[in-house]
Amino acid sequence: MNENLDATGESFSPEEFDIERALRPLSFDDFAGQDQVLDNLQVFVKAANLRDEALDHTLFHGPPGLGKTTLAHILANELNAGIKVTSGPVLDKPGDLAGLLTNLEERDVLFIDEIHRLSPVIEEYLYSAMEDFKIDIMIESGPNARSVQINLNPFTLVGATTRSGLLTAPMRARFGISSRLQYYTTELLSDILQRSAEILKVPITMEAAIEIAGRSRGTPRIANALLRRVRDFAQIKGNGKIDIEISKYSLKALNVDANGLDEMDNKILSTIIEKFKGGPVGITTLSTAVSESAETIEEVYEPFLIQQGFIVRTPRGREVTEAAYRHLGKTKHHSQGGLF
Ligand SMILES: Nc1ncnc2c1ncn2[C@@H]1O[C@H](COP(=O)(O)OP(=O)(O)OP(=O)(O)O)[C@@H](O)[C@H]1O
Ligand SMILES: [Mg+2]
Repeated sequence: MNENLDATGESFSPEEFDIERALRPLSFDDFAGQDQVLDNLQVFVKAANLRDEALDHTLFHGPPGLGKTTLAHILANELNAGIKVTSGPVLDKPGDLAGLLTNLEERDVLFIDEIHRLSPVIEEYLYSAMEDFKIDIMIESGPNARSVQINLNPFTLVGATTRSGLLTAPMRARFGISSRLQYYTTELLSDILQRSAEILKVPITMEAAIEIAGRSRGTPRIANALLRRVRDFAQIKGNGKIDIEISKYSLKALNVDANGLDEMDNKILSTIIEKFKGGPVGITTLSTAVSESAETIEEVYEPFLIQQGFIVRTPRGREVTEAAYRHLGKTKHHSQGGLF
């Protein structure tokens, strides 16, 4: 599972994992932002509760750290149901999946993280479970082996993926609800930071919250991770309070980019500028140049760079904007046509 990883893929220590848990919203009311997604989910959950039915299968997709896992847990809480958690790469034997499925109580949530990484065999097996709440299992072995059909309790499959483009069409079609999570605004992230600071019992000024929020790549997980680090600086180098001075000092010490861009974001921008004269460059060519898969660039990095106005998509490929040159402190060399 990737729950104890931060956005850059670094592992958390056990203490930090506990903090991560404490900061995770547990109900719709604690969850900031994603208004449209949340408004709809609240209606669907209320209706399912009223009819005492399982919620329709739900898919969350979008970049890392925006709240997919959090929402899966919130759904189970709001449905007053249990939750079983697994992930695509972990589920490799049909027997394991059958065990999980047959242990689900009525209206429980089965959360499958990284659902785009299910093996085809498992995926096939899930189809009938999702559609008819039935599975076939093999009993006995050798000459007596035969398959019997088992009825499952009605349940809700909640899938999460950062790579919705890799989901197969039949899988996608089996989700009645599908929500894409968006990057958070600085205002929302600063609200989230203030809530987190309260839980961590560290005083924070509004100005400091906004400063940290603005450098968090639109991502609550990064905001919370930065808050923990700034809290350390405040305790050791400051007076324990998080104000604007200690925030700026810490963010500088942490080498956090002024716009919250991470290493790969910057690599993508500088590669387009240096190797492709600012673009346009096709996604496959770019992918080779930065050694990252085209899907990951399209689904994880590019949406933020576009939202922040550093990249535009044109019919001929990706182009960086003036803002990208400014951000990297480079100047644009205009092509010198008309010399001959
Ligand atoms: N809307 C929100 N309000 C407050 N905190 C949030 C919100 N969304 C996410 N968080 C915080 O950010 C952390 C990361 O969220 P979460 O683990 O749900 O992301 P994810 O989308 O599942 O990421 P990944 O794709 O890497 O699995 C959570 O532990 C939670 O503390
Ligand atoms: Mg997750």
